[in-house]
Amino acid sequence: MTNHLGIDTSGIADVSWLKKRFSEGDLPENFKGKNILEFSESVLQHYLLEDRRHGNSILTPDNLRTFSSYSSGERRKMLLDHLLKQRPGVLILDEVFDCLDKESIPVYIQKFINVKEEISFIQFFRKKEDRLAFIEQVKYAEEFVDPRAENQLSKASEKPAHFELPPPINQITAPEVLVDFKNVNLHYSGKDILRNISWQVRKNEFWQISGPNGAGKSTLLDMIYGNNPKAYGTDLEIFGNRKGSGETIWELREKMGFFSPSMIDLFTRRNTVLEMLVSGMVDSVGLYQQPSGTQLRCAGEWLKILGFSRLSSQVFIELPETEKRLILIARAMIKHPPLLILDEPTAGLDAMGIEKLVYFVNSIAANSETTILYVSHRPEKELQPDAELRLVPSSEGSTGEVLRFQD
Ligand SMILES: Nc1ncnc2c1ncn2[C@@H]1O[C@H](COP(=O)(O)OP(=O)(O)OP(=O)(O)O)[C@@H](O)[C@H]1O
Repeated sequence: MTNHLGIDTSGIADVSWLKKRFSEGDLPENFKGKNILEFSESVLQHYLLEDRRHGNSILTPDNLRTFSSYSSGERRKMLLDHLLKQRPGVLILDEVFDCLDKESIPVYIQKFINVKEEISFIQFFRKKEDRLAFIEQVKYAEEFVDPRAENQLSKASEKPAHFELPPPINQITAPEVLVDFKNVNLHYSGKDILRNISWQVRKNEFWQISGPNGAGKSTLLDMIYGNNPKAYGTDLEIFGNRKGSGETIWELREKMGFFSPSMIDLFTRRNTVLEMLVSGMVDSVGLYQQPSGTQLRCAGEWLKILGFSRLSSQVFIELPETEKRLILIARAMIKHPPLLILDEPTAGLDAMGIEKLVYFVNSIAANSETTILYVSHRPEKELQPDAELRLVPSSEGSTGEVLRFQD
């Protein structure tokens, strides 16, 4: 009979030490001696890097497109299929359902069931409901701590204090209508992605953008925030100007804050938490400009409302995941931009992390004039958006349905 093991990591801020141990072959006794493959964000990043270096990847079926041009959910499914096909002795699954839409989850559960007699699964999960039902043996990450090693176990911190936002140092002006899509279509080499999207985003609104994997959520955000050349020929106005005319991408970004969990890996310098926050006001991570006393005070206030004053001089990249994300959202928000874009901000967090992050985002919506665009495909129970743009896929591209919620 094949062995399977679940590792419950809920409430533990950082279990990278245990994942590293397992992926290097230091497995529990009854899993030893088998060939191991791993499904995790870091393995995915490895394939993305290879793809960028060499312009192709063994994961792309036809070599017509780069691996990085696929959506985040599509990429995860391609990696999973590739690993399953190799029939390893042990397959480590690290937060396997992150970024998968609700239609894909049962499909992959069935794929795991089909091979469970051949492959031993070791599943790391933060949310109990994510555990694969056939995995009966479950251990807590705490049980693997080596008593000789220090600091392997840091608990995720407690719920933060109530969020009253510090005011902006300078007001940024913007017109009443921030984003205006008028019958926008977008396609990539013969494949229709967006179809007749008409969507108006006004000041002081809170939007959730939803839709299954590949529906076009990130594409839509990229048209607003990014330098996507496809956005230029369309009838899309940002802050009252047609995209591609008037303001440059950098001038537009002055008025926007952006956060996506994949940003975290881009920060490699050993900046302190305070420096990271200040850099949201001086537009430079390296802090080539000296921050003013007012800017330092403002950053200090943001740390205080997050309950993170004690973290001020700690190295940002060494913090637990939830803390990093809260700080980067505060950094995106510190200037009180008219528009704040959050792309799957809770992906990969445990229930406690999600609760904190959602609470922070709700506070930003309630206590500022900033409009929020929030992408996710898991329904976020506690999130309090005013409206939802639902992307509904079809062979001719996704159409947009607008739903407005009453208080
Ligand atoms: N350069 C490209 N060439 C062809 N297709 C592309 C390209 N870039 C993106 N796509 C496709 O556009 C579709 C929309 O991708 P997008 O990343 O916007 O989806 P998404 O809704 O954010 O998905 P997910 O929930 O998986 O993150 C996907 O099917 C993707 O493969």
